[in-house]
Amino acid sequence: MSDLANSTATISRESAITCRGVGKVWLPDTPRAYEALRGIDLDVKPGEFVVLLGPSGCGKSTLLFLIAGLESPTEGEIRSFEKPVTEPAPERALIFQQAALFPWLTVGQNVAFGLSLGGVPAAERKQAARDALQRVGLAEAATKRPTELSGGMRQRVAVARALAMRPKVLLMDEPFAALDVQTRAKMQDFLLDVWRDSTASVLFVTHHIDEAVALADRVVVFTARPGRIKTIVPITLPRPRDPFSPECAALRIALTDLLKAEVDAAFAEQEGL
Ligand SMILES: Nc1ncnc2c1ncn2[C@@H]1O[C@H](COP(=O)(O)OP(=O)(O)OP(=O)(O)O)[C@@H](O)[C@H]1O
Repeated sequence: MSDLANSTATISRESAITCRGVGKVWLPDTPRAYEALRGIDLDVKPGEFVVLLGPSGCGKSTLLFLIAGLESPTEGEIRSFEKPVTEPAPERALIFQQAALFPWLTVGQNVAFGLSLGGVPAAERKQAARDALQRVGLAEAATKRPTELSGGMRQRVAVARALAMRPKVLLMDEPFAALDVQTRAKMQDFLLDVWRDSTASVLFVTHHIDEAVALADRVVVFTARPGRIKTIVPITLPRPRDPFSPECAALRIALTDLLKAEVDAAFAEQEGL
């Protein structure tokens, strides 16, 4: 593990998310027990943009689920702003690859849905939904149904739904993976704008090295399963980043080298299953 990764092992009072010795075994104490994650130490600062990069099956989504509070670690501890994470909370919003909107509700109702679960009064919900849709540039779409929108627009609605909850941490699991290359690039710019206007931290899972270089303050590179932190690469280039610049090219090469051995190991294991 790099010095940078090691340096995160001390408790920081500033952390939006703190993981200490986090491990996850799926189906423990059964013949199908499966160790997905081991010994994860990670601090995410308020307002920081952290990308999780690693081979398929190394436990990136598992880590997001644990941080979201949808699953519990089998080892270690996760804290959010010093409080142990024991269940989902509006301050930690999860956004998936597929927008998972309710087709029978309008866009505005979808965005307001989470607030209704929280008991927010109707007028306040409507206003919060309007504000959130404005922020993602879809104010005009409030009365449409999700089926009337493109894939990129649906993902913006999913982001608006998360923003309406005023999260302190946005957990994004390959949110743009299903989109075409041009739409993905637009969505990355859009996300950076939204993130700049909020004070939220972002944890963003991707397979795409170019996406990591475009977005991250730090890239957390995982090993093959069981996922451990191999190294953490800080990116200090100002945004927007020119993907054709020598600096971005050098980062892509470095990250490709770091990932290569892990991807080979993951493939070898999957072939042996
Ligand atoms: N609910 C579950 N029950 C049992 N095993 C699971 C469960 N969820 C994930 N796993 C296993 O844990 C391992 C890690 O999965 P995870 O989805 O976290 O990896 P990932 O790095 O996000 O993969 P990918 O990049 O392919 O999406 C996989 O082998 C997967 O089969």
